[in-house]
Order: sequence, then structure tokens, then C-alpha cells
Amino acid sequence: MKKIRTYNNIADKGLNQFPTQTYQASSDQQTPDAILLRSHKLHNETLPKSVLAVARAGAGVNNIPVNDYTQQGIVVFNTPGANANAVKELVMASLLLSARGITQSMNYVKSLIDITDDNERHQKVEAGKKQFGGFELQDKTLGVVGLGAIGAKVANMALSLGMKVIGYDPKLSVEAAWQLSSQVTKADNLNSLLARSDYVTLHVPAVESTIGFINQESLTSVKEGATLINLARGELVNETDVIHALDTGKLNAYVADFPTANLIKHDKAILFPHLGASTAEAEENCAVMAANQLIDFLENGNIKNSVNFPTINMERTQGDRITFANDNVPKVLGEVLNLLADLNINVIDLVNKSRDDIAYTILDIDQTVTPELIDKIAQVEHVFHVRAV
Ligand SMILES: NC(=O)c1ccc[n+]([C@@H]2O[C@H](COP(=O)([O-])OP(=O)(O)OC[C@H]3O[C@@H](n4cnc5c(N)ncnc54)[C@H](O)[C@@H]3O)[C@@H](O)[C@H]2O)c1
Ligand SMILES: O=C(O)CC[C@@H](O)C(=O)O
Repeated sequence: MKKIRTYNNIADKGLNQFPTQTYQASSDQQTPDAILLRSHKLHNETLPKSVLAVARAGAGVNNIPVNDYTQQGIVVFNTPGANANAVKELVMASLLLSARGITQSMNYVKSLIDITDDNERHQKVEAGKKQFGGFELQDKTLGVVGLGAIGAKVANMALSLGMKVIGYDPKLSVEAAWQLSSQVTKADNLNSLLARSDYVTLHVPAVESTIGFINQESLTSVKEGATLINLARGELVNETDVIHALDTGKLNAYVADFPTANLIKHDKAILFPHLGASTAEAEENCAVMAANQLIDFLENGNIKNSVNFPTINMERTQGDRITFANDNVPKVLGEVLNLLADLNINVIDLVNKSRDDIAYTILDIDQTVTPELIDKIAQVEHVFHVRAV
């Protein structure tokens, strides 16, 4: 029986991917083979030694100490693109909420609750609406920072709203570039995008180079009265500097998915409770993708959509399977193959892939894998994880 420890609310459709005859998936598993989670922070937790993999049902993995896990041979997965449409639609709402004073005007209407006279209400409605006059999005410029799964969808959506779109992504993958309309103008750097955009939306991961990258310095480039939308991660902005920009009018509004005490107090902050991926569809997409990636890894050793291990796949045909991970240095695979040859074990099939400092191998052999054989491979220099699959 394989065991999956869950954190957060994982969609049933995802949990149902685990066959009940062979898997137990619940929040109280003490010796799990894998972890399935959403935003729960793992930084201050010690994982049981039994854990082989951690799957994030979502995009961002900044709640997971990926580097530590890599050293322990724990494979970390995410679910690229599975919630991108949900976030894109909340960006569309963010644009409209900030352009049209929608929340403030709705609050105004609610304040008329005690008026019973239809004429009086009508007069208040007509007189009050001038406070909430807004702007149209058409012909305005949206700057999209990060053109991955979400950013590309946002850029294309904004074009269909009649906006001009500028994008900035110095690490744009070929796959992501294919998703992007040719009408998106490329900015050479962040400041050039900020200087030309009426609305700026952030769609980058929270990593060393992006944490706090919206700060006093970058905000000086921002167009006077622009709106900043941040449904990516709170850590991307220096909160004090953003609040100062709101106070001085440099920023017209800050729309964010990450409320803090200071932002909640601010009239120009429009805040959601980390709602970007909270649609039934996105939650199911993420949970199903994460569960299936875990199943394929636990049952076959295959790796798809990992953020720390190479992508690797070998179909199962015959024989017993071993997988091992090692430091990406010469001769390790050769030594393992020599060891097998010395034991008169024939290799039926083999795939070896590497990523940065890690190499990972799937081997099918013509004999039963014994604990002794696993021990012998584990003793080969630079091998740090071996498993009979
Ligand atoms: N609010 C939510 O619920 C929610 C939901 C999904 C994702 N997110 C956040 O959004 C982020 C992006 O998600 P995604 O699915 O588009 O990820 P993605 O990996 O598909 O795209 C991220 C893009 O950012 C680019 N990038 C990296 N550093 C950059 C930099 N310094 N400047 C410009 N571009 C840079 C990458 O090249 C990549 O194309 C996630 O990491 C996560 O933090 C939030
Ligand atoms: O699980 C969620 O609700 C949020 C997920 C989101 O932050 C992500 O990075 O994909």
C-alpha cells in the first residue's frame, strides 16, 4: 500500500486518481511515500525519511525548501499551466475593478440600504455616480512581467480587450513564446516596460532575482497614475515602497492577492484572499495533474514536471526496475553497470538524464531486485538515492 500525506484542501477528483486498493491518501499519514499539497509551508517541517516526492498542486513552489529536498533525493513536482486560466480571469477582473471603481460604487449602493423612497434613491444613485467615473481599458497599455503560462494568457486576453500589450521576460522558454501573440511588444528591460504601461501585472515566481524587485527604485520608472496588479506573490513588492507610491499618486491602485495589515488599511489597495487559483476547474486540474505525476513516479520512476529533477520516461515492458539519483559527475553510470555485469545481471533497458547537478537513471534488469543489490548500488560513490520500483 502506498501512502500520500495531503495538506490543504485537495480537490476530490485529484484524490480519486489514487486507486483505493493500492493507495491511502489523507492528512494523517505518518510514513508517507509522498506529499501532496497546495500553499502549506514546508520550510519549518522535518519530513519523515519515507518521503520520496512532494507534489505542489499549483505553480509556485516557494512554500517548499526545494534545494534541501534535492540534496535528500526528494523529487519536487508542480503543475505548470493547470491554474493559468483561473488567474488570467482574475487579472481581467482586477483590470476592471481598478478602472471603474466597482467595489467603491457597490459599497455606495449598499449605503443606500435604508432609503425606502424610490425617487430619493434614484436621485442619490444619479448624483452619487460621478464619484466613481472610470476609464476604459481599450487603447490603454498593459505591461506583463513574466510571459509564462499565466502571463501569455493574460497578454493575449488584454489584446482581445483592445489594449496594447508590452511583455518582459528575460528567460522566456520557446514553448511559452509559441503561446504568445505576435502583437505583444517586447520590452528590453523592466524599467522600459514600467515607463510605458498604464497597468502592470506581475506573473513571475518569487525567487532571489524577483523578491522585492518592485521597489522604490523600479517604481520611479512607473508611469504617473498607473495601476499595479500582483496576483503572483506578495514578496515580489517592497510593501513600504508600494504604499508610498499609492500615497503620492504615483500608483493609482494596487490590486493584490496577498493582503497584509498595512495594505488592508489602504483605500487604494484592492485585495483578494489568495483567490487566483480558487476555481473548481483550476483546483481539479492541479490536483489531477499532481496526483498522476506522483503515481507515475511512485509506480514507474518516471518524472514529469519536476522543478528539481530531469524529465525522464521509460515505458514498462519486462524485467524489474531500479531507479537511482547521483551527483552529475562522470563514470557513475559506468560503475553501476559494471557492478551489475559483475553480478551477471543483464540490463534490458536504460534511460539516463541530467539536470544541473543531478543525474537520474531508470534501469530495467532481467532479475529480481533484491535489498542487497539496492545496497550495493547505494554504495557506489556519488549515488545518493536508489529505489526498487
Ligand atoms: N494567486 C494565485 O493563486 C497564483 C496561481 C498561480 C500562480 N501564481 C504565481 O504566479 C507565478 C507564475 O505562474 P506561471 O504559471 O505563469 O509560471 P511559469 O513558470 O509558467 O511562468 C513564469 C515566467 O516568469 C518568467 N520570469 C522569471 N523570472 C523573471 C524576471 N525576473 N522577469 C520577468 N520574467 C521572469 C519565466 O521565464 C517564466 O516565463 C507562480 O510562480 C506563482 O507564484 C499565483
Ligand atoms: O492553491 C492555491 O490556492 C494557490 C496556488 C497558487 O498560489 C500557485 O502558485 O499555483
